[in-house]
Amino acid sequence: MVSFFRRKKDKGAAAGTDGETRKGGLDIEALAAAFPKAPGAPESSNAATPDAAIPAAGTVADGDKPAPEAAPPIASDVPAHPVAPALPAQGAMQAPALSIDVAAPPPRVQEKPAAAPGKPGWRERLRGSGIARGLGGLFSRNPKLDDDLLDEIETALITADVGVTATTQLVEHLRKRMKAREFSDARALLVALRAELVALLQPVARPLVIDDRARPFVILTVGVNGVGKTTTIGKLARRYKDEGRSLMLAAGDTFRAAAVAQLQAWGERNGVPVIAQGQNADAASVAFDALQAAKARGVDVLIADTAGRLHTQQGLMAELGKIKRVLGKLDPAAPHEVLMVIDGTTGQNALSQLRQFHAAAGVTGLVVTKLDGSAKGGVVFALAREFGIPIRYAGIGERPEDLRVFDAEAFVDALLPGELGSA
Ligand SMILES: Nc1nc2c(ncn2[C@@H]2O[C@H](COP(=O)(O)OP(=O)(O)OP(=O)(O)O)[C@@H](O)[C@H]2O)c(=O)[nH]1
Repeated sequence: MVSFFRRKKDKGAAAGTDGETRKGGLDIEALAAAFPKAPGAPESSNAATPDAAIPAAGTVADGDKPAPEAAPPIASDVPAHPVAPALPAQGAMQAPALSIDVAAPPPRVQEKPAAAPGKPGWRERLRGSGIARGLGGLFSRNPKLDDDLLDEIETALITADVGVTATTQLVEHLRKRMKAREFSDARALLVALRAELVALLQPVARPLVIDDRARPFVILTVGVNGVGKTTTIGKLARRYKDEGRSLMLAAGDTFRAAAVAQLQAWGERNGVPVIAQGQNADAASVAFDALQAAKARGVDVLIADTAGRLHTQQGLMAELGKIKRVLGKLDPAAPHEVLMVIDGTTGQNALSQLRQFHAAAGVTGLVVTKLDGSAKGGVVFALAREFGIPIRYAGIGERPEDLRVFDAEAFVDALLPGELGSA
């Protein structure tokens, strides 16, 4: 980092290369036509399931579970920005009548489709990202292998939200190797950069494994407002349905009326039952009802939505603990996955969001959305390095099939110039 600023001052020249990069947004529909839909994903590793960390704000007192695994050590230099308006406090209000949309879930199918490589389309969707533009422009100029090139890489990575510490470590490591004459040219350095970026992400590229012994396997989705939780639930439901699993959804975002309607509409279109109690119902009560109904029906997967909330709103964050404890009363292992949805365009603030949600709800997996379009892309590296929490899926568009199992190599290759030949 020191070197970065020093060299910037010395040179007085801007290192950004946007002027030479590909321009314009993506025509999603054209891309959709050009690339095949990803079917089911490989599922090879286990999801940890830490429990809630903080006392509930609500009235459910028993059923508390052991303390969660401690959050990994994390840096504290991230400013917290308000992301959304406050929600009203939810008390122990009388739950409205339970409604269940849609007829019985589809029958369980034994044969599941082949796992998806998840690679087609990554590059096309991610080419507008900050890293792709920064590094793409840089290497398209056939740069010389020298300190200036490393400085420009450093600029591109920091600008793309990779984070100062991660970027500095990475670049200084490359610099050492360059001085040791490990690289014959700039392309060799690019190959090394790719390897380093993949190595950063590989440990967190752990797909979500649906444990068939859990019936249902309960996924609780959490996150701040507008990050794409409800959309992601629709995408996940489509994916699991395509895999032959029976599903139920819990409309736990009882704050935003449109969220319940959004989920119900999705359920109707796809023949997936949705448990809802309407706006302002107690979210924990919706989750409880849904789990009861899902157990009674022998459903494979229950996905519970929750209202978006600011990570700085302690009362609302505590409500997540309450939802977890209520679920735990019906199944001590539930929720089996606390899936936090993070908006990839959020930048470094995503780190403080995850820190708070992890403390409140024991996040076990991440979905990073909106990596298509204007996302800088780098926050994925920052999240991986700071927390080590598995990144289950990447949202690379708004269509149901635009949720990919997170693949470290596909992601990095999509960000780097295509001439590497590995994309
Ligand atoms: N481009 C793009 N847009 C996305 C993606 N995922 C979600 N969106 C869009 O993001 C917007 C917000 O999505 P929602 O699913 O309503 O977000 P939410 O987190 O449920 O919102 P709250 O209920 O307010 O907390 C919608 O316009 C979605 O279409 C993605 O991967 N890429």
